[in-house]
Parts: sequence; structure tokens; C-alpha cells
Amino acid sequence: MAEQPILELRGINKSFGPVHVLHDVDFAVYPGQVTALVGDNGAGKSTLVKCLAGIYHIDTGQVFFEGNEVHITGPRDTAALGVEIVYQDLALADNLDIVQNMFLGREMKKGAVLDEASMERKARDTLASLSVRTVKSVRQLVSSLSGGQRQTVAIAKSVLWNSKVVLLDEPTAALGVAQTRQVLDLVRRLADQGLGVVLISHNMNDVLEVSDNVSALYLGRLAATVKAKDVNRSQIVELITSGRSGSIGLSAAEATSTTI
Ligand SMILES: Nc1ncnc2c1ncn2[C@@H]1O[C@H](COP(=O)(O)OP(=O)(O)OP(=O)(O)O)[C@@H](O)[C@H]1O
Repeated sequence: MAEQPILELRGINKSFGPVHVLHDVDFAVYPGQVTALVGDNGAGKSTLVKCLAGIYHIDTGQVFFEGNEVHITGPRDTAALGVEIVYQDLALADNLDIVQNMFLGREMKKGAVLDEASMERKARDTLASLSVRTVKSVRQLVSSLSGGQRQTVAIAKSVLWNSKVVLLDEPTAALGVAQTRQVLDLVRRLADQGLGVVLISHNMNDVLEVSDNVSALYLGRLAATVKAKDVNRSQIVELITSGRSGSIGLSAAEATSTTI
């Protein structure tokens, strides 16, 4: 692939005491592309994301952002790079409206008072730029939103601050068919706007539908990174469950080095 990754992890190792969870993991995110991060329960997806988020300290390995090595010592470092993470539990406050949620902790002010008009306009513009039309009013309480609308607001919040990379942890878990459709469309639009998008998902249909690349973790090791268009559902399942990519016709190492 000619294009440079916007974010690249190289040789990441992470242990919790005697438990070695991540083994020399390489992972790359490209601008304008969706990269799925897949793996069975316990494969190490959340640990990798938390290392990137600055929640866990990386034992060894390197992180590069826009080609330069960076050192992530805490969540602020990740946010300062323009890397946002939307966790599965969403962390939206039910008792606040959409604008208040989107600006929570980063409120715009005019002098000493909140600049409600500007925040409202920016919230509306951001939703419009993502072609989100399902939300009636940005002054709606989040408690009144459907699961899909909540996910949409959480994703829109993550791109408010000129983010360059967005990681989405199971964004379609627990959503119905129509809501899943809306969220997958939104995931694709983020990439089409030039962001590097990481999709963590157990749903292989979702993965194959919106992803450009698929990185599979198996027992804390990168089994392979493949082009989504080159694989089918059962081949990804094979990577996830056995760590091998035999039916793709490449060894895991070859798949990693030759297809991305
Ligand atoms: N704080 C911790 N202390 C010890 N072991 C941990 C810790 N966090 C995770 N692990 C172990 O690391 C391994 C990877 O867990 P992780 O949560 O990263 O997997 P995952 O791929 O995100 O799984 P899931 O799909 O179930 O969320 C598991 O074996 C888990 O028990």
C-alpha cells in the first residue's frame, strides 16, 4: 500500500503481572479507511485499545502518529493527537441533552458564561456534516434517544474536535437492523471524510460491509492483516479461531506484509 498509516503501532507488548497479554502486535490505521480489529473474547482487542488510549502503559513497542514516534503517557496525550475512542458503554449522560453531552468537559464559553448558541450551532453542524438526520432536536435529552441515535451522538461527539482517528468499540452491539444500518453508514462516512477509523466488532457481516482492512488478533498475537475485499466471512472466522489464514492462501506473516 502506497499510503502511509496515520497511526501505527509496532511490536506492542503488554503484560499484567505474569500474564503476557499482547505479544509483538503491529497494527496500522490509514486515513480514509476503516480498519476492523477482530478477535475472539480475550484475544487482546480491549487491551490494545486501552494501551493506545493511555489507560494502560505499554511495556515495549512503538507508536507512530503521522510518521513521528509519539509517547502516550495518559488519555490526554491520545486526545491531543486527535485520536478519539468511543467505548461500547457510550458514557453519555442520560439527564443531559445532546449539546450538553457533546460538549461535556469541553464547554465553549463567552467570558465566564457558557456559549450555548455556539455550542448548539456546532453540534447541529457536526451532525449535519455526518448526514445524521434521525435526531429531531439537539436539545433533546439523551434519555429520549434510541440506541442507534445514542451511538450516533457518541460518534458525532468524537469528531467534534477535528479528530483524525476514531476507534469504535462494538458500535452496533445491541442495535436492531435499521439502527445498525444507520451506524454502519455513519462509520463509512467518517472514513470517506478522511478520518482513520478503527472498528472493533464481533459481527463479521458488519466488518465485511464497511471495512477496507481487517486485523485479526489471536491469543494476543496479530494473526494477520488482510484486505477485506480479499476475504470472506469464513476466512476471517478461521483467522479468529485458529490464528491461521491457510484458506486465504497466505501464511499469516505473508498476509500481513503483502496485502496492506
Ligand atoms: N487488568 C488485567 N489483568 C490481568 N489480565 C487481564 C487484564 N485485562 C485483560 N486481561 C487479560 O488479557 C486478555 C485479553 O483481554 P481483552 O479484554 O483485551 O480481550 P478482548 O479481545 O477485548 O476480549 P472481548 O472481546 O471479550 O472484549 C484476557 O485473557 C484477559 O483475561
